[in-house]
Amino acid sequence: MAAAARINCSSVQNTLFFLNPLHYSLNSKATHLRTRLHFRRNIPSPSRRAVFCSTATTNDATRQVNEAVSEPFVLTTPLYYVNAPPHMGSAYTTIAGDAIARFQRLLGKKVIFVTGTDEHGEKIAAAAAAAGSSPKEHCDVVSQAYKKLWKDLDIAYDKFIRTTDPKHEAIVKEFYSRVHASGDIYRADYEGLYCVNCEEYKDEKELLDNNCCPTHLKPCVPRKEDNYFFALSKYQNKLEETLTSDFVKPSFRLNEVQSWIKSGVRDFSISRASVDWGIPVPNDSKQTIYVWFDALLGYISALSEDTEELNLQTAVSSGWPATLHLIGKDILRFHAVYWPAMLMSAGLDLPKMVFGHGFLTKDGMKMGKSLGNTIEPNDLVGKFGPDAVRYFFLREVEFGSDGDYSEDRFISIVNAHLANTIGNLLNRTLGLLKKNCQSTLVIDSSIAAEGTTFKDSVEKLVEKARVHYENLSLSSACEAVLEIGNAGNSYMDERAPWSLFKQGGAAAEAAAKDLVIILETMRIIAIALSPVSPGLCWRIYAQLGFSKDHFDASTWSETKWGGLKGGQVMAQPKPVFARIENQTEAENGVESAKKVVKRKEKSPQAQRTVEA
Ligand SMILES: Nc1ncnc2c1ncn2[C@@H]1O[C@H](COP(=O)(O)OP(=O)(O)OP(=O)(O)O)[C@@H](O)[C@H]1O
Repeated sequence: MAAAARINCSSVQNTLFFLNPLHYSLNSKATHLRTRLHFRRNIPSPSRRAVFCSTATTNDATRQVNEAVSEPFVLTTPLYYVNAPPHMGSAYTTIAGDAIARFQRLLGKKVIFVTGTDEHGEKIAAAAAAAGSSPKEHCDVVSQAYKKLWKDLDIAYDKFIRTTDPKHEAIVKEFYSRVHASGDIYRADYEGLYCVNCEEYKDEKELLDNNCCPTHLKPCVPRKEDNYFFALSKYQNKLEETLTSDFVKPSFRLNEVQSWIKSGVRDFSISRASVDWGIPVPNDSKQTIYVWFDALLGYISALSEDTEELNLQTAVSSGWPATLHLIGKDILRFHAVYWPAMLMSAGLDLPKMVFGHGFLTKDGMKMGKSLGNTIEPNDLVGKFGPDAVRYFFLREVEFGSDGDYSEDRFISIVNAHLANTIGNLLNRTLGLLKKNCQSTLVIDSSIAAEGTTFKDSVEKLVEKARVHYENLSLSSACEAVLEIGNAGNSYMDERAPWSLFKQGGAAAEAAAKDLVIILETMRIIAIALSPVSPGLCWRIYAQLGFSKDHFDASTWSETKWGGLKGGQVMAQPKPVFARIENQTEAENGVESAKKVVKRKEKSPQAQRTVEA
């Protein structure tokens, strides 16, 4: 390998990180991608009513897959490798998937949200041995840790597949036999450099010094094996035809995939002679099926119902093809190249879209289990709660790009957006309503807003949020909802209902209407933000006097203005999101309090801090 093509492992840590290098030949430098960071309801599907009519533009990323309302929206996260417990990176994909799933349920779609754990392979066997347990015991423990984290993060998945489930094994074997029958599996010797952490043979020219894997910064080891191969090269032309801008998102990742394919795809080995912890190859018990060939099939085996006859056909008829595979960009090649070719070989439909999001990074490097540079999600959830964690990562990291975590930034964002813009607006409005109207709405919100342009502005912002959700622009969707909150705060400040109440008579009547308008705005925010922070949104809904059943059955169509009716009794004001104090703020607390009092004397805006 030319020295110029080599990159020093340690210098890369602070400067660049790379996509997993390709197994087959490609121009690695041209395809390496580094996007700099700019910083930045467990509801069963059938309970939602199919009442939403999509008016999405032709650019909407999911429009084509939303057209047939009767088709389920099948969304998958990667099946996470149980070599170690989950970290914030694994949580990130799952939170994003959950927000998309919740949004689709709000639209009235039947959603099948699939997640799970990938449990076979050399790395798992090694991790189990290091922990002094059997592979199965190890997988049981780590898989459980994923389930627990998803519960703590309010992840409402529909299917959780473990690749050690017997039903999965049966489906993998049947699929393997189909591919074999298509003439796409042959036996050959293979010699190359293997990254155990990627569970993948590497092309030497993509490696760093000392044959280091650029993702895991550990040397790859020479391996020689007699393996079964999948004839990927047969699918070169079909892959070129298939991989369009509808299939791979964001669009810049499509370019990456297309350039891999144009550089020529090579057959890859789909069995291991040296790995015991795996599904045996049919008719050759000396080899196990390659962990990636096995794991990708989890997306199909997850769909099979326990009550059904167990085979590939019944699993496929339960929802395949997937509407959307949500993955990190590290595993794009497996999903956008290997997987479609495997499905073509088995005569099955391809998923409709693969979305490769960016990395959460720490000091510029991908956060990962193998590198051990992870943020512990359980700590974050324990400290700040699921709503804040979900909101921060979806709002702060543009979906598709990379993002770094900083606690100061976290606290400042969730305090400003969730505690102040949303929580404080609700709390002070309910406080005024309690003081002046016995916590009861005086009029329907539709009548209260007659003759104002405010309602139209809110409806426009809601529509903006919807389009962003449809396009998987989750950060922009959060931003549009926050704009509704900002509009509500401005309305409150301009109208100053607290002083209108003091004037009495017609002014007080107008103030009572203003409160209805703000509370209607809060109701709309609670639906529009519920895919992102469902717990917080339920607390808002509860404060508005609604039941949990009502909240759980709500649909996107209810973001239309006019849901609150005169006579509805609101709950007692109670903060829905507790402001997080960080150390610096605590130290400056006395000073800040003094400033707030001074501002109150000067500006009408300051009223909002103290009025409620
Ligand atoms: N730093 C990260 N940022 C965003 N997503 C991540 C990150 N790390 C993992 N993921 C998610 O998990 C998937 C990979 O799952 P895996 O179980 O292999 O985790 P990993 O921590 O990357 O493992 P390893 O470090 O051993 O390669 C990614 O495709 C992505 O969906």
